[in-house]
Amino acid sequence: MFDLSVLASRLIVSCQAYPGEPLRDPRTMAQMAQAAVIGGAAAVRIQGIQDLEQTRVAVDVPMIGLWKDGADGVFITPTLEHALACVGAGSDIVAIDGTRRPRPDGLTLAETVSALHEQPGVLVMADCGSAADAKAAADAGADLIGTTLAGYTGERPKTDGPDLDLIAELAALDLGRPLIAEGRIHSPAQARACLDAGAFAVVVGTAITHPTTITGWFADALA
Ligand SMILES: CC(=O)N[C@H](C=O)[C@@H](O)[C@H](O)[C@H](O)COP(=O)(O)O
Repeated sequence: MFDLSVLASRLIVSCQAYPGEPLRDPRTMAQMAQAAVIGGAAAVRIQGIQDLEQTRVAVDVPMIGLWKDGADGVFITPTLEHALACVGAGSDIVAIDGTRRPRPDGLTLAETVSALHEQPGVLVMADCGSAADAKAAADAGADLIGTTLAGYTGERPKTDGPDLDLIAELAALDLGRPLIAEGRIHSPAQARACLDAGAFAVVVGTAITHPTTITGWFADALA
């Protein structure tokens, strides 16, 4: 198991392409991860088993793995089976849905986390949508708490940028686990603001690795 302190105050880059998109290719995402590491990413967050396998051999930094199945409800690594597949593909940390919603395999979050902890060296990141989720995920034994799903589960507003209020609230709760800011962090200043609000580390995806969206921002500004 790597020492989580290597991620303190650092940038984690999420490299994901969505179904049907031109960059959706495991080799392309592995190359994106390599490019992010050269730029200073301390870790990468990677979706899908093939992407994980190819990225594992391409970069040396810690890898947060997830497997999205669907796009509604509980879809981020929804079952223990999905999570174990992410472990098998080389994830150091497995990111799983960390909300209080029922999981499709009927396991509780605590049962899922403890089954994953039976795997040597594996850490679990709970992707949460609210402070109530984060508290429950800490109680369930998650090793890292992420704000990934804030604005996507109906419990928090979908802020334009990161949900800094939630980050500050979670930091004040002092859950005893690293707090990972994730979701709609679109500029270096916003990333810095997440650390200033109390986050331990910051995940940026779209603003670094999703050129179609970034292009749209520029195109819209010119329209
Ligand atoms: C809600 C959801 O499905 N989030 C996903 C989680 O892995 C990804 O689609 C996001 O890109 C990732 O969280 C990083 O966030 P952003 O791309 O906003 O920097």
